[in-house]
Amino acid sequence: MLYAKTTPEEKRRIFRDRLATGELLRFPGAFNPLSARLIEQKGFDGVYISGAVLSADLGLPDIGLTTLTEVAGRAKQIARMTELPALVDADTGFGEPMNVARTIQELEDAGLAGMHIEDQVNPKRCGHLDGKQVVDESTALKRIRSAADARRDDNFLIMARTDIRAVDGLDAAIDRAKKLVDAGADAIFPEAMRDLSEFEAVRNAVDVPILANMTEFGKSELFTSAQLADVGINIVIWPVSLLRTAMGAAGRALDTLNDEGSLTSKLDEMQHRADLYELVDYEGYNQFDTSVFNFTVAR
Ligand SMILES: C[C@](O)(C(=O)O)[C@H](CC(=O)O)C(=O)O
Ligand SMILES: [Mg+2]
Repeated sequence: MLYAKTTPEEKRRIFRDRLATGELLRFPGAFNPLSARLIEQKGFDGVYISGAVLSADLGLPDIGLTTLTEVAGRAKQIARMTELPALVDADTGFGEPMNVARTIQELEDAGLAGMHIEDQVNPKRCGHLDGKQVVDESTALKRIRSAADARRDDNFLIMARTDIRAVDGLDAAIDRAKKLVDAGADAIFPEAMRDLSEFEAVRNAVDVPILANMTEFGKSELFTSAQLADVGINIVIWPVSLLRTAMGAAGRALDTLNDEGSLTSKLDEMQHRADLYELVDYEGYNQFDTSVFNFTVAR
């Protein structure tokens, strides 16, 4: 109801404890606050808040057009709706290293459990596209150092993403991952790994949790959770998958509406009114006013 009962500090503490077990935690991407509730209801470990989704939601390409205020605001709306920890994509940190420091504090205040900052230049692009460029080592490390210096809750997860694999190869990615950890990164997101052995190589090179990005139509093969757990991955995200699924279904529904003049043939594919009401806990609002939920919804 209304929002999560678990405080952000508590979510971060629980998240850190779970990460320390070494098991694989599954974080599907929520495309809005309601879908975060669904992710929780279906038994996942956390919620990912994707920059690609946030920008697509506004009808924008994922090239760093969204602002810190927009990202922190939307991430807060999503994070507060679930008891699960939420990890947000902070792109390149929204400016210079000093801006990164401010970004961290805003995201802490927004109730996130952690975030990742990448080493791409601006304008950034999806990590699974060609033609990426990365910043030099000193700038990449400064971003992470200022993030680590700025945080007030030690359990707020600072994850460093490196996009260097696509530019300079796997050895460069391993080298950068090690240096990012030395600079204060609590976890590493090696972007656009080609195969499982590459994930494994990064895994073995550093002693912090590793994230695998299972985004569709990109450079990485879509491995199963079991395959990723086998090579020691700690967090897996499916950042844009629910948005892609919902938009695919919405497009097909509009085609049906054009072809058939009604959506009767699509009812089975829709979230039922009763399931929606359960997800937003309609019934719970009776604790304030018993006239709120005094009806039944036929299935
Ligand atoms: C993870 C990612 O940064 C995101 O914004 O969700 C994207 C996902 C995508 O564009 O498919 C990425 O750069 O991989
Ligand atoms: Mg992104």
